[in-house]
Amino acid sequence: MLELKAIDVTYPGPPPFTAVRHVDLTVASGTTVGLVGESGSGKSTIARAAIGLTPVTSGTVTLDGKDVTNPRGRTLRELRRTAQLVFQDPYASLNPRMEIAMAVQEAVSVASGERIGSAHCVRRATELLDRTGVPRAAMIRYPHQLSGGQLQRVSIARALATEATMLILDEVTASLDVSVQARILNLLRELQRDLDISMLYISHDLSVVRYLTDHLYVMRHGEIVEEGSSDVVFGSPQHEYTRTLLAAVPTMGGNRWRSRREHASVPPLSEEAERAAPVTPPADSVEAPTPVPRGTR
Ligand SMILES: Nc1ncnc2c1ncn2[C@@H]1O[C@H](COP(=O)(O)OP(=O)(O)OP(=O)(O)O)[C@@H](O)[C@H]1O
Repeated sequence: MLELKAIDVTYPGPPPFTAVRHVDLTVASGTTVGLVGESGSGKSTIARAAIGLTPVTSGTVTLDGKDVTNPRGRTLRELRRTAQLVFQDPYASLNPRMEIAMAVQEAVSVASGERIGSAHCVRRATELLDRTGVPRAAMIRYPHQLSGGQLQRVSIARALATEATMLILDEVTASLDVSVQARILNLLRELQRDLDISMLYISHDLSVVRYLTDHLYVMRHGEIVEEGSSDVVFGSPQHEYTRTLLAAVPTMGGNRWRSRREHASVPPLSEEAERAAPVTPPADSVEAPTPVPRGTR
């Protein structure tokens, strides 16, 4: 369980700027919690504060009961294992000169202490890439040779390499087209169900958050303005700002994604169903790997 209690984050500046004010936020074990708000409202600051990347000015952050406020040394290493942050731009977090399989082996190696190329690292990296749906052929390619969706799968595989029990996903589908988003969201739901991991899903896209989350926090100008079960917040938003955000959700003849509860008995979309869906872009734009340039390997 991740618990943020009364946290403030002030960036030193100059001039100092308080990006997050008195935020309480809880991600209970095995649940997916959404954090939404407009650009600049403080969502990424919370994501970084939750894993100790950005120090809090006041308040406490606990993970599985351990105080990780401004962590150091061993606590920081443990925290990095338990909680992983996945960003919007997967390319930025991958070494452009390292093959995909090696990039995942590297994460396995850091977590396990085994060397890259060892039987353990090879086996575990392959397992993770298979589990996250990265085609075998892509494993021996370099980051620039993969599509955005495939790269995001690789980032998720690397995050799982540490046996993390908490994933913080910051706008991970924001730059993907709709059908690829659908597949990544389905993957996240499967992982959550199969591995029982907790997730904090950060997005400005309410329709996506609705599809994925049990509980929702709405943020504005550094403060939480509304919180509740996702169904309740979507069904009867109390705060004027939440109503404004909801009114801005594109409907495309109905909400793009059904809510998590409505979806409980619905199996993930098959590739065929995704292709048949009205929002599917033309076949040639569907998560196809970028062709390997001649002579690259
Ligand atoms: N290192 C920093 N130093 C000073 N100010 C910062 C720093 N990082 C973020 N900010 C400011 O803090 C505020 C919150 O930023 P943050 O990135 O947390 O918002 P966000 O809701 O994630 O926005 P977006 O969706 O655009 O990423 C913004 O006004 C931003 O300019």
